[in-house]
Amino acid sequence: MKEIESILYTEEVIKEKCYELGKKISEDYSGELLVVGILKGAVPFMAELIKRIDLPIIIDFMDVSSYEGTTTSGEVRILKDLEFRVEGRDVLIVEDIIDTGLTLSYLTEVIKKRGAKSVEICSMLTKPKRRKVYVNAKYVGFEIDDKFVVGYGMDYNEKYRNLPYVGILSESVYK
Ligand SMILES: O=P(O)(O)OC[C@H]1O[C@H](OP(=O)(O)OP(=O)(O)O)[C@H](O)[C@@H]1O
Ligand code: HPA
Repeated sequence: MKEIESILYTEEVIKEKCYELGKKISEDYSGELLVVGILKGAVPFMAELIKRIDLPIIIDFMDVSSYEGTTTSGEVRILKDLEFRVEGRDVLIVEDIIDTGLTLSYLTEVIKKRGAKSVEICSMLTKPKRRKVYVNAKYVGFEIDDKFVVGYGMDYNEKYRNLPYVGILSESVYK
């Protein structure tokens, strides 16, 4: 696709990473785990990851928003809340990407305040150079440079989520 400057991670590589992460997660917990996907970007990654978690799990979703195009407003809004109560549960938040960290630092606090027994993060990607606030992510797939990426759930103005790989979006699309 001409809007994609280069492919960073193919479907095969992402699936292999899900296998590794799922194995670690399965070893780290013993009881039931509440896996919380953050809509919409986390959906393809979460679908792959949960197949590799060998534990009794419950899945739920939250929808928050802060991005328009390639820029964050800095303000996180909850658009859809959880169905389940998190009190006393081990919670694993699943994300596609940690960029400034604002979304996940906000969500982690919200879930901790509601009385979860533990809250950990599993993110497919992280962009450490862009971090504005500290986020403690225990499970991370890949560390990437400061480039706007799309595919495997990630969008630019709602497009490209269905690409079966993670690629760098050409600057000509948004500059
Ligand atoms: O670390 P941050 O700078 O907060 O950025 C990361 C967040 O941005 C994206 O979500 P977005 O709000 O674009 O929603 P989407 O998942 O529906 O694309 C992504 O899925 C993360 O939730
Ligand atoms: O690089 C990105 N791509 C898509 N969505 C995002 N949200 C934060 N950073 C990104």
